[in-house]
Amino acid sequence: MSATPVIEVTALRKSYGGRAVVDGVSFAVEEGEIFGILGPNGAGKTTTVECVEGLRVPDAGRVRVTGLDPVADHEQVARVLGAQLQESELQAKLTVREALELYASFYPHPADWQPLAERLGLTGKLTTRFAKLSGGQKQRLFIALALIGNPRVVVLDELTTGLDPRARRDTWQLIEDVRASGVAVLLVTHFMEEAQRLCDRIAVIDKGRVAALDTPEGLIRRSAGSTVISFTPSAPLDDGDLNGLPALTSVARKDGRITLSGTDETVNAVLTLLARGHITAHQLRVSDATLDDAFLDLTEVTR
Ligand SMILES: Nc1ncnc2c1ncn2[C@@H]1O[C@H](COP(=O)(O)OP(=O)(O)OP(=O)(O)O)[C@@H](O)[C@H]1O
Repeated sequence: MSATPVIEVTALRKSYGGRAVVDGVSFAVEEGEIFGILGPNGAGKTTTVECVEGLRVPDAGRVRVTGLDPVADHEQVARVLGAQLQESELQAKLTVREALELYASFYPHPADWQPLAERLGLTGKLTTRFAKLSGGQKQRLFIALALIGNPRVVVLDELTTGLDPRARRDTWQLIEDVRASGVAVLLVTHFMEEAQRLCDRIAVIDKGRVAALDTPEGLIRRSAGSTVISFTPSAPLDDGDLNGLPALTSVARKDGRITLSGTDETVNAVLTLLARGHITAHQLRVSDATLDDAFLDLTEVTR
């Protein structure tokens, strides 16, 4: 990791009509990492990344992209930061080849678009008009256009929304390839599985503030329990015994079934408890907590 982060956001604030939608957000994206921004609808994610892209002017705080101010140094920032286009920004009649050539012409030192198109599986689509591309092909073209200026960092906002599971997985692979080529990625997403699989670190944003910033594993460890065990006991189990289990974070009973969350220590202790009482655990299931559990813990679900 380099000493200077590729993106540095410090105490960022932005209000609309007197309402703070970004309220003191700070984070840094290091060279070569995939950094995720995760949060419920309206949390302020897009506003934050638009400030990074220089599309919005912050009310307060500091944003730097490779040490440059995205508003004051907009042109220089545009050369190091690749942003994903919105669908409406590309003309329906433009072919893939024309789009690649046009966007390459915007940069002083663009990437060679042919190998880029090949890497993104677009070679067979060069003469196809934008409007005729599938959702997955459009997304691949957007990634190509974001990379065409040879950026040091790309910002991808909800890139896989609307894609089928296979196209989504293909896109994940592409994003991993982008990182492997040394480009940092700032990824805004709603998908927990996507964030868990791709991101090196994640900032969970809720109501304009950073609720947590950690690796996916770190976020999961912070959530209610990192392991969940559920079973239907062959004989009644005492509440007192269950509540005394080590590292227990929650107990739920439903239709004779017991679900406990805690750590591996909790699991071992409950198995010992069952063995000691000669109780059989029917349909025993042990699973790791996921980023979903952590997300629900970290953000307010009622809004
Ligand atoms: N130009 C604007 N004028 C007024 N309010 C705005 C403007 N842009 C965004 N907002 C409001 O600011 C809040 C944050 O919006 P933002 O798009 O940053 O959230 P988000 O986390 O990206 O949400 P989503 O996941 O739904 O895309 C929302 O309540 C939104 O309605």
